Amino acid sequence: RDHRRRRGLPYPPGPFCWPVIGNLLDVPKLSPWVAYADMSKKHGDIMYFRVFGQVIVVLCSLTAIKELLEKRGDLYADRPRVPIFEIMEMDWTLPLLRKGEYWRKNRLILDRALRPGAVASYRSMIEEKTRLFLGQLLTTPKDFRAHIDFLQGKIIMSLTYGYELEENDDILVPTRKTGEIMSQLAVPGAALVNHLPILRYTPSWVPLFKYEPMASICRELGKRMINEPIDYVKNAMREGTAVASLASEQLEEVEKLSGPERQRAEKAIKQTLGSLFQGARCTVSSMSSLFIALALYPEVQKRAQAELDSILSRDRLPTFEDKPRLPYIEAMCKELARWQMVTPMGVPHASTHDDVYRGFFIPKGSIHYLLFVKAVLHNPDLYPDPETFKPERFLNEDGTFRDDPTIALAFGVGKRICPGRHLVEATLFVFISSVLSVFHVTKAKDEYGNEIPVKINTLVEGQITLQPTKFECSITVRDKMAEDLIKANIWT
Ligand code: HEM
Repeated sequence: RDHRRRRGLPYPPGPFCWPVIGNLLDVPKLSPWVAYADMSKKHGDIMYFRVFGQVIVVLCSLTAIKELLEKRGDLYADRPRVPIFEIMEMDWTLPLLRKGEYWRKNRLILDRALRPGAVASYRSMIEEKTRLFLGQLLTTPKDFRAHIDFLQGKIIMSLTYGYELEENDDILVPTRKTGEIMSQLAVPGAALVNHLPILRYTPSWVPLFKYEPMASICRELGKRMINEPIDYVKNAMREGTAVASLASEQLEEVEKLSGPERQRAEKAIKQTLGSLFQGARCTVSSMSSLFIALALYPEVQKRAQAELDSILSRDRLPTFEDKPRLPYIEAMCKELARWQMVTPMGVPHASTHDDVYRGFFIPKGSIHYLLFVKAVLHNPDLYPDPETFKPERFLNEDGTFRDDPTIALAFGVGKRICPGRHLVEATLFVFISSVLSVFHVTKAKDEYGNEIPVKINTLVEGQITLQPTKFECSITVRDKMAEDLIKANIWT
């Protein structure tokens, strides 16, 4: 039957498939992108795997990714069914939503809210929160990772709910906990029920496949994660204290509806906006990687600071408006996205129909991984010396900024491309230029005065999105002038 469906066409090449388990043992849980990149040297840029009944197609070249996921975008805009998330009742989050009317409508809300024009109106808020971050860095530089986390939380909560996040705020506890559990379970092979959905019906006395206790915790957290911030906005609207936000804007529209239509619309808003925080966590990863780059590449830091000083004359902090005159900083933003990818395998897409590509049969429902980091953004033909952080790649000979559309792949591709990418562009530009205009970053030293090495690629393993693991660096204010500038600019 399978042969008839394929009309005799072969599947893409891949390693030998064992009966029943297929390639279960070929797909490692840890750093799967490294293993896939190795295998692609033998099998080519489009590879086929089968784990139990599930087909996985791994795309390793820019051409294959563009031709399938972009040119035939509609066919590949679905997400794979992930039974563990259905059990946890977390399959409503936007990045996981299956293609369909519900996803389309919710996606439209975000595309409008995060389009370049709308992001322009958030710039002063981003600058304000970033200046607060500079103040925190001045007081407790060793806690820079916690400060980054707080900064990102403040930006997203302000933009989404008009909520002023405080340090150690409980409102984000459910979101953070569900995020941690979900990212660990999303990787191929992490939860067997994802490959054998029948296991979800395993009786509770079978210890190995007991998913229910964890699922019930997640169900509870998931409800709190979407309800608590919206309840805050509704209360503030009732009391007339609401600050304009995506939530208040959307809720005002909902108030014009009634009955089940109103309930449906409100649920969609809660779920769509509730999805934003976890998506936005990727920015934390890029911000943290900046400090690795600065500690490892002092010459980059020097050149960036010279550019900033020549424009700002050291008597003010940068704003987004300075971007056209800071090409090296803009190039650093691009290089950061390329050098330390946040999602080395992209976020998996799924196909809604059978397809044929280069004479290979790709069955409906197959899952598609996009191997960016090793295959495209670290391809030495495209980016010579790819492991080195070199912003100059994105400069023309005359020092002007040279855009490279390929870098947009760091945000995915086709219909599911990251809706937050314009916000990231604004946030990272303000972040990098602000940090460098007043701070100096070097390797940390141990008690004997020896430099502590900073290792790159030491990323938390086994997750779809990566965060750099714990690392130390020394962050010092450049001089008294910089210190005064920070203190004078903390908006309270
Ligand atoms: C450095 C920062 C970020 C990176 C690298 C990143 C990367 C990505 C990638 C690779 C995808 C999957 C695209 C695909 O399926 O082809 C994605 C989806 C998504 N991102 Fe981001 N992202 C970042 C920041 C953000 C921010 C700031 C937000 C929200 C404010 C956000 C919200 C989302 C959402 C909601 C989706 C799901 C879209 C859908 O499935 O239709 N992301 N992101």
